[in-house]
Amino acid sequence: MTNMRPPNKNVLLKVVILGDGGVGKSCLMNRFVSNLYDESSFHTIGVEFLNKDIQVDNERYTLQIWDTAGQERFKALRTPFYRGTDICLLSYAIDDRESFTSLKQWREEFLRYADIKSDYFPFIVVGNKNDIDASLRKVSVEEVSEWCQENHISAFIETSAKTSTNVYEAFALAVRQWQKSERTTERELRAQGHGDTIDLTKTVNLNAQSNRFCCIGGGTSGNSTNNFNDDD
Ligand SMILES: Nc1nc2c(ncn2[C@@H]2O[C@H](COP(=O)(O)OP(=O)(O)OP(=O)(O)O)[C@@H](O)[C@H]2O)c(=O)[nH]1
Repeated sequence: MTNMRPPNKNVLLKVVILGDGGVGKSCLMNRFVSNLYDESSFHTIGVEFLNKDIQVDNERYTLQIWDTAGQERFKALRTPFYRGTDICLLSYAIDDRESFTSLKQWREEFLRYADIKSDYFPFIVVGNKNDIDASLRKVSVEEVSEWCQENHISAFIETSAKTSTNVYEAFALAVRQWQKSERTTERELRAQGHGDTIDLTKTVNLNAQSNRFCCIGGGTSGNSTNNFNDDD
């Protein structure tokens, strides 16, 4: 738990980025970590990870970001790395409808191989390539918001690794989702009468997570923000 961490130490969070091949996962990671963008980025084989420090709400975090191979043929190489994940980014490209419909499989694959039972794991949905011309858009903000709500995912953001739009914000939003799920867990523990002591023989019910939804989408080249009942 965060309050047991030694002072001046960053909270280390494992972040996994999933999504179809070509949606821009590597570009998002490289833009966030190194502020670089490679138009001719190659397909990832297996997984790669990079660390990046970030400060969110006066708390310092080290994000260990795992970029995975989206192509189906690399499934066996990526799934062993899902365990121990704190936050999962489900990504698609806004000009690729199939990559949006694949989110369901990505979510299922992650829950299965990370061995997570709760419906309320901190996922965030990231719609990349929002720099493209409006005429090329194949997925609307409204339908993604609806899908997120149906799947108990309370955060969605559109990004562009190319123009660096909302990339930092996506990772900060991911950390906030993790913070919310931590607070829920702590509330649950207190409600079960554990106080500061954790009984490791009992399970914790995470299903009391609020239905709050935060959506940062907007027009194709725009950067508008919609917040629905976000409590931060
Ligand atoms: N227009 C636009 N193109 C992008 C953006 N991000 C990535 N791309 C393009 O998409 C290509 C694929 O990006 P990658 O980051 O390699 O995609 P990936 O999701 O990591 O693909 P896999 O490694 O196969 O899973 C890049 O070579 C870029 O040309 C973006 O924000 N906007």
